[in-house]
Parts: sequence; C-alpha cells; structure tokens
Amino acid sequence: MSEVPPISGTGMIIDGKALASEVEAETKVRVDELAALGGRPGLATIIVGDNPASAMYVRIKHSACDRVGIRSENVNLPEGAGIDEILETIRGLNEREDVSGILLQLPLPRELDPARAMAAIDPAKDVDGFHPMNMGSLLAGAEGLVPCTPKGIIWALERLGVDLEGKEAVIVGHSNVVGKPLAAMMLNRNATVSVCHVFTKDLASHTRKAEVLVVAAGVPGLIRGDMVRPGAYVFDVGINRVGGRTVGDVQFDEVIGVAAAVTPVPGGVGPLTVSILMSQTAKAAEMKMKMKEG
Ligand SMILES: Nc1nc2c(c(=O)[nH]1)N[C@@H](CN(C=O)c1ccc(C(=O)N[C@@H](CCC(=O)O)C(=O)O)cc1)CN2
Repeated sequence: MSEVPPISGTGMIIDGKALASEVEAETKVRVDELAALGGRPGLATIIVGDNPASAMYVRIKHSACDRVGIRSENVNLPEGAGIDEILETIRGLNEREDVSGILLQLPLPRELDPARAMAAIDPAKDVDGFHPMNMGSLLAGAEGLVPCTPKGIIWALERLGVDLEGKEAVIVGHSNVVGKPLAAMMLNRNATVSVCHVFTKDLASHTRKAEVLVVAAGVPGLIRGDMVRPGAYVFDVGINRVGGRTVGDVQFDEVIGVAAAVTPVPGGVGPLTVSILMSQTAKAAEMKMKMKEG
C-alpha cells in the first residue's frame, strides 16, 4: 500500500492513485468478510448508448471491482432506448439478491430524464447516492449512500489532516453529481461554503478567499495561479480532452506554486471517485446483511 506523505509547505501533488489504493485495500478487507458470510457484494452498471468516455469509466469501475473482489456486470442499452426500457432494467436489478449496488452511468442521451431513472433505483442499492431519498438524508446531515466524487474529496481532506470546521470552502460548479452534494457534506462539517457557477460574477473574488477550492466546471484551465489563495488545498474535478490530452479545470503548472496541495488530472479525483464507489458497494452489502440479521 502506498503511503501519502504529510503536507509541508506548498506545492504538494495529491496522489489520487495512492489514496485510492488505500480505500481499495480497506474495502477489500470488508468484501472478504462479507464473502466469508455468504454475501459477496455485486455491482451492476448500466450504460445507455455508445458514449466512449462512459464506456471507459465503466471499464475502470469493473477493473476496480475485480481488484477488491466485488462481482460485477454491465447492462448496455442501445442509444435509442427509452425511459421505460431503462426503468424495466432497473426494476429487474432491484429485485436481484446478488446485486447490492446499481449504477446508471451519466450522462444519459439528452432526451432522457436522469432524475426519473435515478428515482427508480432501490435507495438501498443506490451506490452513487443520487436517489432523492439519499440526497435528502445527506442534506439533513445523515450521510448514508452519498455521491462518490464529493465523498472522495472529503475522504482525501480527512486523510491529509485538513479539518473543514470554520474553513472557507469554495466550490466552482453546482451540478447534482459534485457541487450540490459536496456543499452539503462540507456544511455538515461546519465549513463556510460558497458555490459558484456559470452565472457567478467575478469568480476570482470568490476563489481567492478559498482555503479549500474544488473546481468542477468542465472548462479547461479555468483556474489560474492568481485566482488561488496561497496555501489553499485545490481539488480539480475537471476532465477535458484538449488536443488529444486529458486536462483539468485548473492550470496545474501555475497553481502548484501557490497552493499547499493540488490534485493532478489525470491521477487525482478520478481514481478516488472509483475507489469510493467500491467502498459504497461494500457498504450497501453490509447494510443488507445487517437488515437480514434483524
Ligand atoms: N453514475 C455516474 N456517472 C458519472 C459520474 C459518477 O460519479 N456517477 N462521474 C463522472 C465520470 N466518472 C465516473 O463515472 C469518472 C471520471 C473519471 C474517472 C477517472 O478515473 N479518470 C482518470 C482519467 C481517465 C482519462 O484519461 O480520461 C483520472 O482522472 O485519472 C473515473 C470515473 C461522470 N459520470
């Protein structure tokens, strides 16, 4: 298992792969325990259409399942699949004893309503934490199954010894996948949270205040060095293809000289997200086993 060095001074690269290995190692122990009790976790993923990025992310998730001992399968629905076909697939997976987690890969083709599909997943199998019941619990301060990227960022902050209480946290991007649930998780830990988005005026005036800055805007290189507070912890959630390369939303070369620590792209938040998905799939299986035990 790789060790993550403690923070000292500025310019630390947060090694998402090393952190993910730690989460996976912890998860594997739990999965082995569940398997020994006859309840090996199973993850079912659903992809609709033929988005190559989605296919790649789902492949990455299945490889992680193999590493930690989670049984996994994928259902690939055709590009033209309607909402009824998706709902029927989800209902079938909801019923299955050997499926502890269900994940509908996003984005869906434009004409389909992701909220309707997410709401059909059994909340106890909702390993992405997007079901309205799980989102509601998160807002109310009870973190059961929660969205994986925000959870990965919180986990990394804890692992790095950063206490969010009283900290200025700024999130750029207000999506349901990252910005909104992360804001709730940070509020649950008593940070002062600002959420910026495409309509925010003078973005830099907000980002310069941030002791913890999370950028999930989908705009390559949006955050420049002069937009970052010295000593900040910066998490780059962006994954953008530019000229055949994968780059984030943060100008890494500039920000690394200002911040205490920055996640790279690739090799930062992405691997963490996947490792948390493994942990949540184990959690769903543990919850089910507890229910059975009464
Ligand atoms: N149902 C969901 N859909 C989507 C989610 C999600 O959490 N649940 N998040 C994103 C995509 N995503 C997970 O699905 C994801 C993105 C990136 C990575 C990753 O490991 N990326 C690598 C780089 C790979 C590359 O070169 O592009 C890295 O950052 O090192 C994993 C998962 C949208 N959809």
